[in-house]
Amino acid sequence: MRNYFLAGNWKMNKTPSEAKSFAAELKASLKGASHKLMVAPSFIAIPGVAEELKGSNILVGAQNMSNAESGAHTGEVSPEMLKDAGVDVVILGHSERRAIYGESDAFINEKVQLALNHGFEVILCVGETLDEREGGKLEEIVRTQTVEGLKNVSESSLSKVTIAYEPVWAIGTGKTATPQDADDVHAFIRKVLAETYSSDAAEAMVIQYGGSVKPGNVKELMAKENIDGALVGGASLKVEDFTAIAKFDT
Ligand SMILES: O=C[C@H](O)COP(=O)(O)O
Repeated sequence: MRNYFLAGNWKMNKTPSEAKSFAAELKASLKGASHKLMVAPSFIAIPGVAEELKGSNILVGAQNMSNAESGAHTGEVSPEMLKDAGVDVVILGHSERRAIYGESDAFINEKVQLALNHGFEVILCVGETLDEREGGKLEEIVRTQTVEGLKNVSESSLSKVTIAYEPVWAIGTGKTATPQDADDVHAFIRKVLAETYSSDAAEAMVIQYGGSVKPGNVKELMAKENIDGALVGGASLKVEDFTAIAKFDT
């Protein structure tokens, strides 16, 4: 059986107490699930969620991380803080960070390297906007975000990296890329990885799809050869929906 990685990104939803009780419900309902699972609460909810999920089959993610080790960086959260709070995986380069907060590929790459140096797993998000897709720039954008995001990351560290392909126009809109469209882009990302590293590394890379994944479309998406998991936003906020996604049957 393929090893899928199904992750929930709660974005800026759920207070610390809501997140903690939600995690307790998820822990019970996801018991025995066979896929690799993760949830990413807001920074402030992480300690409570990590405490709740200790010893469970659900990893704890952070939605972002500082590019600096420590010091005068008002409002930022360092790798050591995340480690101490119980984080296993860090999501970096999410399109909302790129679009709203102006994060560049070089800046994201600093964070990727720092997170890997601190022993975290990384989910590196890449994806094109509708204008870029319609302007014929899909491949250029996805290639640049992948290659620049992984700059100076060695092939041996790649086993700690997951790529999440999230077409920006499909995020939170209810529009999903067709499974075939998504698979084509995933195959392209693998080609880029094979050119940059090796075909073995490209084959082994876990590539998640993100963008309006729901209980009703997860199976069809995951059936595709190059889709190895999902990064789920909206549908990860309800126990029944995320459980149906996380326990989908091939
Ligand atoms: O990180 C998750 C993605 O942005 C997808 O969000 P969505 O499932 O609400 O479309």
